[in-house]
Amino acid sequence: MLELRAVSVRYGPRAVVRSVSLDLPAGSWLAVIGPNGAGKSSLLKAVAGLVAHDGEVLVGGRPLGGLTSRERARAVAYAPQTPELPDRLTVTDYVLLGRTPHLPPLARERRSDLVVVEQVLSRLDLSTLADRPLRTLSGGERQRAVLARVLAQQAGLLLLDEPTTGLDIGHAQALLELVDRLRTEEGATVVSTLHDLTLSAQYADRLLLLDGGRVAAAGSPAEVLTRETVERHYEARVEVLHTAAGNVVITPTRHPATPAGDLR
Ligand SMILES: Nc1ncnc2c1ncn2[C@@H]1O[C@H](COP(=O)(O)OP(=O)(O)OP(=O)(O)O)[C@@H](O)[C@H]1O
Repeated sequence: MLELRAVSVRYGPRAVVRSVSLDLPAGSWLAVIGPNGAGKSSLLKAVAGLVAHDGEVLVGGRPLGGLTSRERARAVAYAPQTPELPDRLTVTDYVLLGRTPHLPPLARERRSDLVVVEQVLSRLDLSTLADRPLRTLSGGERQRAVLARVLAQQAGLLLLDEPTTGLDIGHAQALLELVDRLRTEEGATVVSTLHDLTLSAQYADRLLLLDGGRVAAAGSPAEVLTRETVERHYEARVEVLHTAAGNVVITPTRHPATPAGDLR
């Protein structure tokens, strides 16, 4: 579904993504992880066609560079980490923008487009906010509106840059469950960046760990999220726990542990 061949991104003389290659089957979920500044967002932007890159990006076997912007928007939907929103639009009108690649040029939205938007708003718990201008939303509500626009686009490949930033644990979970449903029921392929390693392990079936723009590790969550790998690349102290339900939990640890009540 998504193939990267030696993709590199540079800003001026500085390479921030260095020769990343991968092959992602349709219906899988890849979480790109790594410390701050590792190149995660830049890699997503390269796949979205938003920054110049070396190497090749193929979606469904077709080089992305060879698609028209309309074809590209039907194939790939991208949610940036810090989107700039047209603040005066209502939530519904903003999410309707996601339908643009499906409309004939200059045509107005059809009943079917409104139905898609209503469904997405309902799934993201945004129906009661449908008529509100974007500028009146809270941070978490804005984040969900951005996701709603991306989902309304109904592209086969979803690129989500830190989709749970600013969301409380319940809304984060609901959003990731929804994305996962799109993946399992409709065959969408997902590439997301996620700082929360525990959530990455729960939702993604593959992880790509970037450090200094290079692939430091790749594979299943259990293969990548070892204590040694996380500690080395994040310069952190962690413990990797395995719950009875089979979840991997990455938790920070303190050494030496400071006893509670001994904080003088
Ligand atoms: N437009 C730009 N011009 C110059 N340098 C940039 C630009 N965008 C990003 N960078 C630099 O490229 C490097 C990688 O940035 P990127 O945003 O891809 O990292 P990231 O892994 O997503 O980081 P974070 O976890 O902090 O969001 C950083 O050092 C950043 O300062």
